[in-house]
Amino acid sequence: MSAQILDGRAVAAEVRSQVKTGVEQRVAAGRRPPGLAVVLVGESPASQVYVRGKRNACHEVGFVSVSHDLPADTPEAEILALVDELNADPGVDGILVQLPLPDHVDPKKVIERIRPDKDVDGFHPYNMGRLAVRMPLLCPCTPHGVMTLLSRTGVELAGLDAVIVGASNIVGRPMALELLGAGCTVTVCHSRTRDLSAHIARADLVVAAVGRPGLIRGAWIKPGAIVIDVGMNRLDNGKLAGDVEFDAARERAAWITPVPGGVGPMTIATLLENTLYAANELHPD
Ligand SMILES: NC(=O)C1=CN([C@@H]2O[C@H](COP(=O)(O)OP(=O)(O)OC[C@H]3O[C@@H](n4cnc5c(N)ncnc54)[C@H](OP(=O)(O)O)[C@@H]3O)[C@@H](O)[C@H]2O)C=CC1
Ligand SMILES: Nc1nc(=O)c2c([nH]1)NC[C@@H]1CN(c3ccc(C(=O)N[C@@H](CCC(=O)O)C(=O)O)cc3)C=[N+]21
Ligand SMILES: [Mg+2]
Repeated sequence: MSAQILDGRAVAAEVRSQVKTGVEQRVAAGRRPPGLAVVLVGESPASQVYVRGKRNACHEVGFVSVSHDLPADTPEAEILALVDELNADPGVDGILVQLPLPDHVDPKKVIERIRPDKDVDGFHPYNMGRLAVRMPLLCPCTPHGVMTLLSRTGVELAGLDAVIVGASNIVGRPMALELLGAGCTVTVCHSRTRDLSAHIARADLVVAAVGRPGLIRGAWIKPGAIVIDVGMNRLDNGKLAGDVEFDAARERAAWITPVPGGVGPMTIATLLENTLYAANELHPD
């Protein structure tokens, strides 16, 4: 029996339509539409695709989208000064600085400069700390978007053995905290994990977030498992692939996300949710 597809495009469209309604309610009540500032440093084509997607989504839901495209050699001090300006701008509810930044810029410094109540990426140590101590405020978009997708399976998460592959600050680590919060027993695998296949073989839920096409073999997947593929890899033939061997995994999983069309759209939809939440709950003007 082959897996049911977790259709990220469809769920993301539902989320965007909810956000759009929320914006319409705000405007009908005489309040300004939420503002999202997107800062892009350099000309990386991948970042330009994601940033264009974010800007289009803002337009679709009625946000004011403020763009700042800076040349790759922009000094770190100038980027920090721009963040200070956006922090102080009452029309800006969310600030997103597209990663990765050029090598001469310290991302930790830039992220920490963003006002936590405008940190709609949820990367700021304050927001990560709030998630860690079960007082979530603004949560990282990709892991939180995965939680929204998981809710569509109808599967009770509490008690599941969840195995996350990848331990980055923006996906793996906050993903572990989200799944712990949902009552899963969580294992986090990384580059030094021994016998990855043994961990995967006992997982009721697999979240792959490494950036290595074909890393997760389909044959490893436990029959009936849920497979979430966060991986986003551009193959030599120009096609996008995840970290999971999709066709083989699909034969064994009960649910699986496709790449593209799975987690990616959910990341953007969740960014919009975070921005509306910041406008409504954190910026009372
Ligand atoms: N769909 C979406 O919205 C998003 C997709 N992505 C995609 O997710 C993937 C991961 O990105 P990101 O979270 O930034 O990860 P990073 O590239 O920052 O880190 C990769 C992680 O994978 C671990 N790792 C590397 N090799 C192995 C291995 N052989 N076995 C197990 N773990 C391994 C690393 O371990 P260690 O910590 O020991 O180095 C590290 O924790 C990428 O493909 C990225 O494009 C990312 C963000 C959003
Ligand atoms: N400050 C910051 N915040 C981020 O959230 C952030 C970031 N920097 N840097 C890069 C990663 C990556 N990321 C993606 C978002 C959407 C898709 C997405 O929509 N992908 C589509 C395909 C898009 C395409 O066709 O290339 C899909 O999976 O269906 C992918 C990847 C957000 N990131
Ligand atoms: Mg990373």
